[in-house]
Amino acid sequence: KMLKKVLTLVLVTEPRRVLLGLKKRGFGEGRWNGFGGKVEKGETIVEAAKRELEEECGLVSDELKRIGLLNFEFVEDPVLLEVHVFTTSLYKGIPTESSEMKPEWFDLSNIPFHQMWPDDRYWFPLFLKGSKFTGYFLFQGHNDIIKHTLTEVDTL
Ligand SMILES: Nc1nc(NC2CC2)cc(N2CCOCC2)n1
Repeated sequence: KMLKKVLTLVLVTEPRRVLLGLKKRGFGEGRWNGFGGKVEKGETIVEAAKRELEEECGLVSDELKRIGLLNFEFVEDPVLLEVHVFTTSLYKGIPTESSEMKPEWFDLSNIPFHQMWPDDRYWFPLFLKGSKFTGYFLFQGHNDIIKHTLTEVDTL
């Protein structure tokens, strides 16, 4: 049976900007992304999202809103990644570089898709217009999407 890894992703917004971090090592190294990672035993998914946000860029938020559920598979690897996507515009702290991430604000009209996971081109526009979404992406390697589905939903 397929191994499933549950992961989180948090996108912090201001009226005309989104905070992204440049991943400095590990999975997704060299790509800009929201903040997130693994869900540890004994914590809920939203607790994990809050923890990763603070660990990776020093921001604290108690108002993370669920906006998306994305499933990823790789043809060469029998693991399913289940990524729970959150957003917030209510947070405390100053974005601070960590061992994992170098944070920067991006204007919504200047998202660095060429330096992000390829799936972001598909679902980021839904996130930016305030939709909730579910999606599935089948990757070959880390750059090529062989198949995908993406649906806007009223409830996650
Ligand atoms: N934006 C984005 N796209 C992803 N695509 C899948 C790898 C092919 C994964 C991912 N994250 C996974 C790791 O935890 C943070 C979010 N974040």
